[in-house]
Amino acid sequence: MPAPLHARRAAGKRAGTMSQPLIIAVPKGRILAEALPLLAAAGIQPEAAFSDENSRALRFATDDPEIELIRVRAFDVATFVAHGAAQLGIVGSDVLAEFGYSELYAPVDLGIGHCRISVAEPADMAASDDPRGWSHVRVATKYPHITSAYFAKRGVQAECVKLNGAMELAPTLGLAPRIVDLVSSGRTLSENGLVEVEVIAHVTSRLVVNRAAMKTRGRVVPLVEGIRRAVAERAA
Ligand SMILES: Nc1ncnc2c1ncn2[C@@H]1O[C@H](COP(=O)(O)OP(=O)(O)OP(=O)(O)O)[C@@H](O)[C@H]1O
Ligand SMILES: O=P(O)(O)OC[C@H]1O[C@H](OP(=O)(O)OP(=O)(O)O)[C@H](O)[C@@H]1O
Repeated sequence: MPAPLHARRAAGKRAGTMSQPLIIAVPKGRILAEALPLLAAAGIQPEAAFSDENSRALRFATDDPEIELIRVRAFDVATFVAHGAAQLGIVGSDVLAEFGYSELYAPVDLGIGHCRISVAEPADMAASDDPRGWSHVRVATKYPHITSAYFAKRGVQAECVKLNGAMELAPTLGLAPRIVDLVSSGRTLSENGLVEVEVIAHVTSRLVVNRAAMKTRGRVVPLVEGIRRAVAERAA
């Protein structure tokens, strides 16, 4: 088994043989399984430890000595790349819209992680509710910025209760009568007695790049083009 990456990097640094790698931030959750074949098609194959469920490492070598992967929470991918801690990343357009980082450039729609961000409420409430009559709403959500901006555009004041998951519990427990959350099959909503009343935006995952790194790191543009080609070839 090879030595852990941090030990190899330290040895390379001492010997003066290791340059600064390009770092790609990938999300831990559901997008990962769809993203890995795209990275592989673009020639980026992580070391075995990346798929080892027992590994607690967060930073991994790939078969390209100049490229490493870090595995972080979906919401943190945007932050790592925007601050230049990673040069590229894979992230949902929901996260991009929530943060609105100007340092991020999103050149490729990867066509994975399809879902939508929607307003939902209890089915019995929806039966007699008219969204056109709303002037103030209280909403439980992981997306307070998207929610406030969406309602502000319609002249509706949104009071957001920030949660990090299980938004669907909020209406029945009296935390907020409505939620804004991601919907894909609709199963989570229906199993919790909720219905989708408005779609705010459709979501897919994007390749994101730190704007400064795009100009200063020579490998970034060819990498972006390699991933763009992998997406086009998969679609063909
Ligand atoms: N049901 C879904 N169907 C398709 N894509 C989804 C779905 N839910 C989330 N996504 C996409 O996957 C991204 C990551 O979601 P995921 O549920 O894996 O992480 P999370 O639970 O939000 O993250 P964490 O566990 O780090 O808080 C979202 O930002 C969105 O772009
Ligand atoms: O319409 P569906 O296909 O049921 O998918 C929607 C669910 O998927 C996401 O949650 P996730 O499973 O990622 O769990 P989370 O609450 O930890 O984010 C989202 O927050 C919904 O709860």
